[in-house]
Amino acid sequence: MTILLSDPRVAAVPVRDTGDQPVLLQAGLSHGDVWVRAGLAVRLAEAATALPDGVRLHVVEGWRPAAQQSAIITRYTAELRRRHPDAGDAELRVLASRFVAPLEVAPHVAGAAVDLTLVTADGAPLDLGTEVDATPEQSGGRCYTGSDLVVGEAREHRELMARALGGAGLVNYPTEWWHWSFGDRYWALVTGAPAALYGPMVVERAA
Ligand SMILES: C[C@@H](N)C(=O)N[C@H](C)C(=O)O
Repeated sequence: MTILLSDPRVAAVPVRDTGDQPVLLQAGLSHGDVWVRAGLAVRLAEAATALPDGVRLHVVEGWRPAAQQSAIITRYTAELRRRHPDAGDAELRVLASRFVAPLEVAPHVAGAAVDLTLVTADGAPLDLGTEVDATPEQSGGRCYTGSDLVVGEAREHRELMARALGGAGLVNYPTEWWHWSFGDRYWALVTGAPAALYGPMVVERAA
């Protein structure tokens, strides 16, 4: 059964931050500045080597400031409130967590998660079944990693991605095929680690 990020078991995982520093991902993995914890960067580099020739990882987003996480929560929760006018706050929090993590457990805010897809050697996107960041509503549920509606090449690409990233020690969030993490509370719960390795972090950006 899918464990959502709003599940109290996620917040109950202790954090023993290793102090692992934020690093910029190497240019071959992303465009623009993408910050992640060093331990995640190493594992992404390892996953990249497990892909066949002509297929590359393309990281769209890594570390995210807390204010940005809050803004996404506010925006998506407002949309859900319009769609489900009778839902209470607790129900909306659970529904929202299919697409965005509650702030207190947010893996991106810890520099412990990436949103990523697969591209060809030339950078052309491969079919993964939906756009990165398609909500459950926008995608008709196809954003769920295991969706039965995603077949053929898109299914094969999701499986390829899972072998490479899972083999390097990352875990997927099952409601978003593009979201993979290492060292956060969700990762610890799913892998059985006694504690998360990474709590929230701040990146001092160069001017
Ligand atoms: C908003 C979406 N791109 C995302 O990052 N979702 C995950 C679950 C998160 O908020 O950590």
